[in-house]
Amino acid sequence: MTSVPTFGSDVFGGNEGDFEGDEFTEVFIPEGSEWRFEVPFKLTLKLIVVEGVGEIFGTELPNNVQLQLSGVKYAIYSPLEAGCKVKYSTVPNNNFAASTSDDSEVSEYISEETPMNQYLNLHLFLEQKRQKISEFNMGNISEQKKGPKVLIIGSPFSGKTSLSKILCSYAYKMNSSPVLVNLNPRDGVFSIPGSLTATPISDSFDLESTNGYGGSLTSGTTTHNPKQPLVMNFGLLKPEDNLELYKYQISRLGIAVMSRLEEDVLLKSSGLIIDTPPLSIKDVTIIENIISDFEIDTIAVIGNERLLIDLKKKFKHKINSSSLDIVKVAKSGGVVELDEKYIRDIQQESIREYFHGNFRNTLSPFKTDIDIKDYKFFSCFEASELNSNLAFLPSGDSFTPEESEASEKEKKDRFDLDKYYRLLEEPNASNLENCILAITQLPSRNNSPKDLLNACVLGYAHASKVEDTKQKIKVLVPFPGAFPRNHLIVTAIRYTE
Ligand SMILES: Nc1ncnc2c1ncn2[C@@H]1O[C@H](COP(=O)(O)OP(=O)(O)OP(=O)(O)O)[C@@H](O)[C@H]1O
Repeated sequence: MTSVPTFGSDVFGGNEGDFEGDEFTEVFIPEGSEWRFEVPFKLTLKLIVVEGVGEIFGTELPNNVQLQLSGVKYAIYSPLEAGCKVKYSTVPNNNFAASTSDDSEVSEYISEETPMNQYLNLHLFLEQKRQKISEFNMGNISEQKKGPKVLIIGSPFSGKTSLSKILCSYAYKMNSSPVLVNLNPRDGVFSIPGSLTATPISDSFDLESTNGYGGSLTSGTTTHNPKQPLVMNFGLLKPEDNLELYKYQISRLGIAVMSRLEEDVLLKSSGLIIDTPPLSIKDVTIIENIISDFEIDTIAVIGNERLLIDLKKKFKHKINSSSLDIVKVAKSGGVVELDEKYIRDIQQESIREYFHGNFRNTLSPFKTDIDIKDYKFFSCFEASELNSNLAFLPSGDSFTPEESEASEKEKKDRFDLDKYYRLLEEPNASNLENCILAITQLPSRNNSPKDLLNACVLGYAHASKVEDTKQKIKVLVPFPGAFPRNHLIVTAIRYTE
């Protein structure tokens, strides 16, 4: 059997494109329909496309190669006249480490109603722009243009992430390489939750991995081309947890992405696809910031007429000057409203994958002890803390910590930093254990708090055990080597092994 090297198959051994005697069910998906299915974490769905073409959020599935999916809510779309035949079976998932109280079964149905044609049209509209710009760029070395920079906006659970995957996958199929920007800190895209990332898409997505994206360079050698995302640490799960920090990190990411485009003509001609957290017209300042930071020229609004009209009014001047297109696309009836438990399980699984890999690619993370006294720990400041802190302050008082020895400049810097990060005065088990720590590239000897805001993140570590008596922390990192003596940011993301 020949196989596409990116999925299942011979290279992994024991994963031939058949079920070796297991009971299986066959499904035929007619042209233009999609088979929607949900698999709980406690089960693994083994799936094979037997005949025809099937794609999951734009990623085409190879024929006769087994895929193993767990904890997913997917749809296989059948684009061609011949339809698509799949067969599947389920087995218990022994790799699932999170809570096992989940007692649901696989649910599935076929739907004839899908907006995939509209999504394809949007892709063709963008691809046409890319082709024109690419031709222009080839003939004009000195003055090159950027491809379409698309912002996807919509209500909660409208299918923004799915559309961004579809647009990236279709672009990749046409040999473009757009940069996928994720501004929803709840999802870890080629990184862990709490981060904002930008990743050039140079391969198909790995549908078997948690979240359905795939690994980054920290995952070592993978069957999919490992991605190198630009990562900004936000450290919190919702933009409103600290809007100032969120906007600050978005604009830093914008600068980094724009200069990355300048270095690579393929990326530059391919442009950007930006996935966002749920935004409404009340969030217009965030939308304006994103538009200016990423030079957005196309907004795709998913299934929200009101938002579409409000945005068209707000950005009338840009539409009139032809610097912005706002298009509406339909929401798919297949989009699932996720519950909090599922979201938490996905987050825990993606963190586990960051450190330990998955069934295809097991990693050996590295455990080491660090001395608390050698580090400064800063926690991400949550807006709710500001409200409760202010309630206890006499009016006119500042919430800057008193430090008589600090110079005026340091005080000013600290004041600026306080809106974003706060120094943990007493790092101990109660405020560190089970936290995800962002390892900055800023050495511990650096005393300019402002530098912390602009520091890059080298990677993430997990504080798995804190011993207050010995003043030591057991940390887990994805790669071996000396733990850098740099400032550490304590994110609000928790993980238990
Ligand atoms: N056509 C479909 N069939 C089955 N499941 C789908 C379909 N489209 C999306 N889903 C699933 O529905 C869930 C929500 O979709 P998605 O994440 O794309 O929405 P979103 O608008 O980005 O959500 P959020 O507002 O939380 O960011 C996901 O688990 C996704 O895989």
